[in-house]
Amino acid sequence: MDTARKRSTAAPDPSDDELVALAPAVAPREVFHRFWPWVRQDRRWLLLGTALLALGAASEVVTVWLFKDLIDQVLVPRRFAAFWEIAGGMAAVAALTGLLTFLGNYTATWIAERFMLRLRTACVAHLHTLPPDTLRTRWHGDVLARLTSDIARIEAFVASGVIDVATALISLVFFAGAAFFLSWQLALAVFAMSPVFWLSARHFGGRVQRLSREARRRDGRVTAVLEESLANASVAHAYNQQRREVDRVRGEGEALLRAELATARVANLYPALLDVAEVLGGLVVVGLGAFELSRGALTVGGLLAFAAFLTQLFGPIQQLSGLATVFGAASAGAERVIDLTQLRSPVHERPGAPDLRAVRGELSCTGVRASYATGDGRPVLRDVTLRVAPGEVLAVTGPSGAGKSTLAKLLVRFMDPDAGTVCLDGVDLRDTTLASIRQAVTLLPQASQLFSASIRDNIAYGRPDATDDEIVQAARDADAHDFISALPHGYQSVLGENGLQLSGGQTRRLTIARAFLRGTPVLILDEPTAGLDRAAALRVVAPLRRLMSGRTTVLITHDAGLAGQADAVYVLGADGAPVAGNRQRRSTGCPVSRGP
Ligand SMILES: Nc1ncnc2c1ncn2[C@@H]1O[C@H](COP(=O)(O)OP(=O)(O)OP(=O)(O)O)[C@@H](O)[C@H]1O
Repeated sequence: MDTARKRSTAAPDPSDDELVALAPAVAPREVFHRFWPWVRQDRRWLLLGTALLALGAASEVVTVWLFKDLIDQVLVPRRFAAFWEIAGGMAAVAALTGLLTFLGNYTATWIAERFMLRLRTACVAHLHTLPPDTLRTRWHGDVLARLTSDIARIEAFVASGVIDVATALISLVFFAGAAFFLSWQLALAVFAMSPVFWLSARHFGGRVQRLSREARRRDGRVTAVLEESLANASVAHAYNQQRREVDRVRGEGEALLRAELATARVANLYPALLDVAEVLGGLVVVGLGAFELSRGALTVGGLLAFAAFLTQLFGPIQQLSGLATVFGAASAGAERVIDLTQLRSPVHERPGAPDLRAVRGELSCTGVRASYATGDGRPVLRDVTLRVAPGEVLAVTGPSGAGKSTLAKLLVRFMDPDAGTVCLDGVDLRDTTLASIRQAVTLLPQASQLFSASIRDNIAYGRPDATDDEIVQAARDADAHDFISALPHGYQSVLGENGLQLSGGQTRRLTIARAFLRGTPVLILDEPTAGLDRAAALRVVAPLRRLMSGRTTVLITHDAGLAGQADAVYVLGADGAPVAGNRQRRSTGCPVSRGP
């Protein structure tokens, strides 16, 4: 079955507005709770980063204090003699502040990057526990957006966010303490305004969260459409639809632009209002400060230092209230990452299940019925009973949609039957480990999948420890050695590099070499000649015959010539049931008990 058709059954139609759905809302506290474990192991570094930045803030207080002395002891009395000492002190403290801030910011970046690395790796590890059909329930492009930009937004919340909050709070204490020390009356007047900041931060934070959810969803749609558009570029060219593809990407981009601008309007309005508040606060200080000056309660330097502390105070206040918008965006991103981590495999390994040992390769299905949870609920396969003796080749044929690829998925346990059993050497696949099934069975899927790596590494993918001689032998067995040797860099040629592309037939022979190298006793070949022209298909027949020789093989094919090479043929009807006339292949379930 081709990938595009599979997508249409598993994922929504691209024109559907639900192309990338909104993930369910998650409260910020829940987000923090869920993602803190990835920060926890760096909590000492978190403390260090916060301490460095807090010390940087403390030394800024000292700088302002020295600035006050400069005014009161040098400028106002016009006494130049005191200049050098104070100026020297200010320069030294400025250098120290710079060093502390640099180290603090570097530590914060280090923690942030490690967090993203760990979380992304954990997500990818989880995604790799899912069978391909489950992965296909989300658009690849959207998954990429979740693994990159959404994870970055979570980071800004749970890792950098923690340092920012702690540093801002500590700085607030330092600057506010210094302001109170200079003039508590003036400080009280200014701090009376703080509830206004708090309430408006809450108001703006909530709105930003709502808008960010939409922006995150739109971001996912752009990446999904981009990925699909580039992956299907050849269809677009062949059907002269390049313009439509560009319009599609632009359309999604414009929707993202609108969503981002709506978020930015609210997110940036708040700091703008804060700037106005800052000026108003400054005017209050000057007004009240002039009064304090007139009654001798404050010096000119003291007043200017107070104003400077106030300016410094606005930094952490802006940072703290800006965090409301960071929280909003992070919470929207977190919802989408949590959604990924909640995808569950329909296939479960029984705890304590033993490995398969010394597999002979007897495959059997007994009374198998299978359906897809994502489908219409009707069975795709019914009453499938078959047996393939060790070393035997069974061809499975039937019309398109009969369930042949579904049978292949059952045989490698990408899914389980709703009824009946699938056994290898008499052991129900549900009673052994997934790793040992995959160790014994090689699936050659319909679409040949190669990596952007050297030809050598592509062949050795299933056995990275293989020697060069073994790799060359596998390529020879697959009739691939000659074309590989003719490439300028031979086995070291990197696919995709300098535009290196292989033909469909060459690609197929490379994947056959990969299967040769694995040398498993059981093979599932899903349409191994599909998509090849007659000449290319003929070229893979001989290597395929060599590959199947002595191995239990289920050969799914529409190719009558290829099916003719099998020891037996099993025909599925359009309704997913075996057609009458199949030679009776008796199977009696899974006689080897591996139950608990
Ligand atoms: N992941 C899925 N979710 C829902 N339905 C699916 C899924 N995969 C396949 N189907 C449906 O199951 C049925 C059998 O599909 P399957 O791919 O097994 O057929 P096939 O015989 O291999 O077809 P072809 O010869 O065209 O490759 C089809 O109706 C298909 O739409």
